[in-house]
Amino acid sequence: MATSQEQLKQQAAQAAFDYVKEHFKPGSVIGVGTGSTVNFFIDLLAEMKHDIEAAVSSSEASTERLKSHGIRVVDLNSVSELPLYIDGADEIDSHMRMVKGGGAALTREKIIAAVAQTFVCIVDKSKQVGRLGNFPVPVEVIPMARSYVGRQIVRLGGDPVWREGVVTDNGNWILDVHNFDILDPIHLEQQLNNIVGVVTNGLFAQRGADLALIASADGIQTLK
Ligand SMILES: O=C(CO)[C@H](O)[C@H](O)COP(=O)(O)O
Repeated sequence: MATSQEQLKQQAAQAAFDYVKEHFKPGSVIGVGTGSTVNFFIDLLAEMKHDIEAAVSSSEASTERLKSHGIRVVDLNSVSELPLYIDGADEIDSHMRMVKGGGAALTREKIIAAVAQTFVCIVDKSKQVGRLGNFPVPVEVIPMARSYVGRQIVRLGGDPVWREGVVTDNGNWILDVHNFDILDPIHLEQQLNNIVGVVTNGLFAQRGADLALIASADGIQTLK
């Protein structure tokens, strides 16, 4: 019987949990991302709640789920060191550069990724790509700048679509940018960041993952 995407997400989460059990320093804080793959990971992490000092979380949804398992969630400002961050992605390439933000949590995800010493990305095989950009690149914008940012994105060659009705945890809006021809993800990430009114964009190229655990029907593939 074919392995479903949900089963693969669960297997990626299990691989991350095994990694955490092996590498986590008891008493330290762990970074936890957002999404359905991470939700499986959070449910497993509950087993280790007595070893974990606390978690920092990239969204209100993950915070709620962590707390429901009795895992303490703290403000990133109270944390001076974050050895490990576990999160999913919408696309990942062979250099471990990613598109993220399908769940609208990109800004907090990028902040936690910047602080973390090791970023472990957990995905199922469908997220692995040769070149980033098939999944639309999310861009978080200050609401009053939406139209302006959209026009600037068109000049960069993208087709922005407002994710209408979605408000991020930071009170902002999302433009999903289709049809970017992404030859140089770092350059595009910088160009998007340079547009006034952009809070963050979902290209994680300057700071990619350090390790990727990719679940397929053949087992877990590890990229370092
Ligand atoms: O970036 C994200 C949320 O902003 C998620 O990591 C990404 O969307 C993957 O989600 P899922 O595990 O549900 O496929």
